[in-house]
Amino acid sequence: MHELLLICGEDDVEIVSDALMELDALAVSVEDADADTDAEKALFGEPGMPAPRGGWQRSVVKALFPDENEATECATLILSQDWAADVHVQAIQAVAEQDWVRLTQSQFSPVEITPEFWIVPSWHEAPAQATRVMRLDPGLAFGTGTHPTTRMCLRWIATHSELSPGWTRVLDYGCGSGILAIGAALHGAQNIDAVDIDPAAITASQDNAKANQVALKAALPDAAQGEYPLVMANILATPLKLLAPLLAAHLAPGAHLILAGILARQAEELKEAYAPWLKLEVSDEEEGWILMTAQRPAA
Ligand SMILES: C[S@@+](CC[C@H](N)C(=O)[O-])C[C@H]1O[C@@H](n2cnc3c(N)ncnc32)[C@H](O)[C@@H]1O
Repeated sequence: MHELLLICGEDDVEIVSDALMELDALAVSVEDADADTDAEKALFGEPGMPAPRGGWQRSVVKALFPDENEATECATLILSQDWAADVHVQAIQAVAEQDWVRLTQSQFSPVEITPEFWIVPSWHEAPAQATRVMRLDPGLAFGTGTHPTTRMCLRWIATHSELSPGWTRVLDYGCGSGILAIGAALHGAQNIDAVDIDPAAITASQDNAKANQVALKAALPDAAQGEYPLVMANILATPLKLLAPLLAAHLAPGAHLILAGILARQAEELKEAYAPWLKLEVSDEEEGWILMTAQRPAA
């Protein structure tokens, strides 16, 4: 693979990027051309706030091509455009496979769950205000913290951490990447069973737990045994309805049940499905998804 590096001003970034994609670049990314120099200026503002400006004063637009010829032809074509007077070629260079990975990684940013609790890819610095950090990289199994259903479950854990001394056993049913199990562990839960029907999820959960230096047992669903003070399942409404007797049977007296993967319009169906055991309530909502929770009465 070869990479074409073009330098351009803030006003040209968009047109250059679009042109590179039109000319069949495999990927296009934009970086600060003045990074690590005295001229470097921060682009990002406070977390959650819009960037103060749309682009850097001088950007380097990087485009990936299968070989050197294609990169060179593309550079010639771009420089011949009437709008490209201020665009310059910085380099055309071979890229190692590793750089391609880094390019993909740059698409994933830290995810805020609460102002103190963040999900941060391993290649990112944790935000300064984060006092609890889960290290998680996008992998084959679902659950990187970017989906509203996952975020709502994690937010519930983080905002109920005063209950964590009671989380002496936890069941994460449909664990995916293990994100909810690890989130519970980081908030003090112990003896965590993370189960999933997908073997890739079991491996991912084990790897992610190790990376976060927390203990959990990841296995197929049969490994869920007995009663738990906290049961979490972020699957989808239909399997959650079918699983109602099973999940209810795993609740210890006084236990909390946390369900996600449910659309706002499905709330009533879920309430009905769990009514023989529990009174489910909607306790959070994000982008049309709801979090439903219930507590089994103490014995
Ligand atoms: C939406 S993902 C959630 C992953 C993670 N818990 C999260 O919150 O991001 C649902 C996971 O449930 C698993 N799953 C689906 N049906 C299941 C079932 N009947 N029993 C156990 N796991 C199931 C899927 O393989 C998938 O990993």
